Amino acid sequence: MYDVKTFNAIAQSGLDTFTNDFEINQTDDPDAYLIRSVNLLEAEFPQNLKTIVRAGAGVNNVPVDKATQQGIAVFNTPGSNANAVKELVISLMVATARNLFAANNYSNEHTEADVSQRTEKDKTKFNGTELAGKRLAVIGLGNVGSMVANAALALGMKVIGYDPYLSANAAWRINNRVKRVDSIKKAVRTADFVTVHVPKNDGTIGLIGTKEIADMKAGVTLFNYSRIGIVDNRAVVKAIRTEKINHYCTDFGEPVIADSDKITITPHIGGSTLEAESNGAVQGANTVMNYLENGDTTNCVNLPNMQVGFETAYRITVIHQNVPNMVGQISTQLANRNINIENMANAAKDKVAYTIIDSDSLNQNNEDELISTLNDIAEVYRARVIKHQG
Ligand SMILES: NC(=O)c1ccc[n+]([C@@H]2O[C@H](COP(=O)([O-])OP(=O)(O)OC[C@H]3O[C@@H](n4cnc5c(N)ncnc54)[C@H](O)[C@@H]3O)[C@@H](O)[C@H]2O)c1
Ligand SMILES: O=C(O)[C@H](O)COP(=O)(O)O
Repeated sequence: MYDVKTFNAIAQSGLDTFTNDFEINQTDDPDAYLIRSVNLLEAEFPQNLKTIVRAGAGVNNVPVDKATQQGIAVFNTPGSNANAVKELVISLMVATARNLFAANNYSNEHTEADVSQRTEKDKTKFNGTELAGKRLAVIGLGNVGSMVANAALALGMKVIGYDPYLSANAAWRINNRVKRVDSIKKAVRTADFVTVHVPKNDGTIGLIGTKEIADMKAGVTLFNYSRIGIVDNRAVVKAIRTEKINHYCTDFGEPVIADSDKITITPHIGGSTLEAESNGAVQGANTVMNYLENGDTTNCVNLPNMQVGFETAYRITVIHQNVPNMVGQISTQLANRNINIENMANAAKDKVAYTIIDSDSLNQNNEDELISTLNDIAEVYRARVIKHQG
């Protein structure tokens, strides 16, 4: 039996996905965390914890390096909430272009019985613009950015994209009418709308600041539905004062941007739809089960992506440093115990490597001692044995 600890609201459909071999929130030393935005940056991890699965996209709330050092595989569920973010961003583009929030406030303030003459006169205050024919710059063309770009094209916009790290898979999803450029400056300089869809990391904090805003067209509308800090909010406030930015929409409030009718703040609801929460929870539950029961690392953030058919009675998985002679050291320990290897796979991602060894000749007597010896190898972060189900 494996124990999964949940944090935040995990959709019931995800919890229902777990088989009877999994229990939820039953111990203080779980095998897996299934989380959303809970901040684990200062957390101490229990000894038994083998995986942290983020139901959603951003893993900036997880100390990934620390998890790696403790042999904990970190996953997310890419794309599970991308459509929800796309719809929110597109709806806010329409809402800001058509002055919907101000128009709604006006109508709520003028509720007298015969308001029709007055509104016919005042409605010109809320004249808007259409999206068709306008230019949108999308910074980051991954799961969310590609969807926003494609939807904007469908609305008749001209779309310019910037993503220097775009994966081949992600590139396939982008409509070939999205014009790709090689700098933020080229992307934003003619754009009426700029939207940012990148992960938060050391390379993206302050990605859009004073300099990038200076490169934008006067009157631009800017969106940050990625994370707080990727857009420099102080620079935004200054640019709103000079009318360089016409409107700013973000999912991440903080005092410096509060109380401005030129700023729309939503309370981190980009992925908060029934559909997205269910997608993330179901995908997350399957990820937990696949890792704990098979050692699969699809969508793993800190280990190489490996899926190896599991046909033998036992599987040994080893997370270790990506240095020479690791496979040699590991297989020597098996040979010393006369354990035959039926199948073996090894791959690396940056400084971390993952080795999967399948065998039929492990048994209760040699299993614990072998795993303990493998865990004693200085470069090994975690070795574990998985018994074939059924
Ligand atoms: N507001 C919300 O509720 C919500 C919901 C989903 C995602 N997010 C945030 O949005 C981010 C993006 O989500 P996603 O699912 O599209 O992630 P993703 O990993 O699919 O795509 C991110 C893209 O950003 C690109 N990128 C990385 N650094 C870049 C840089 N310096 N300049 C330009 N592009 C860069 C990557 O190459 C990748 O293609 C997440 O990491 C998360 O922080 C927020
Ligand atoms: O990164 C994400 O997936 C989003 O920011 C959604 O976060 P949430 O799961 O806490 O709503």
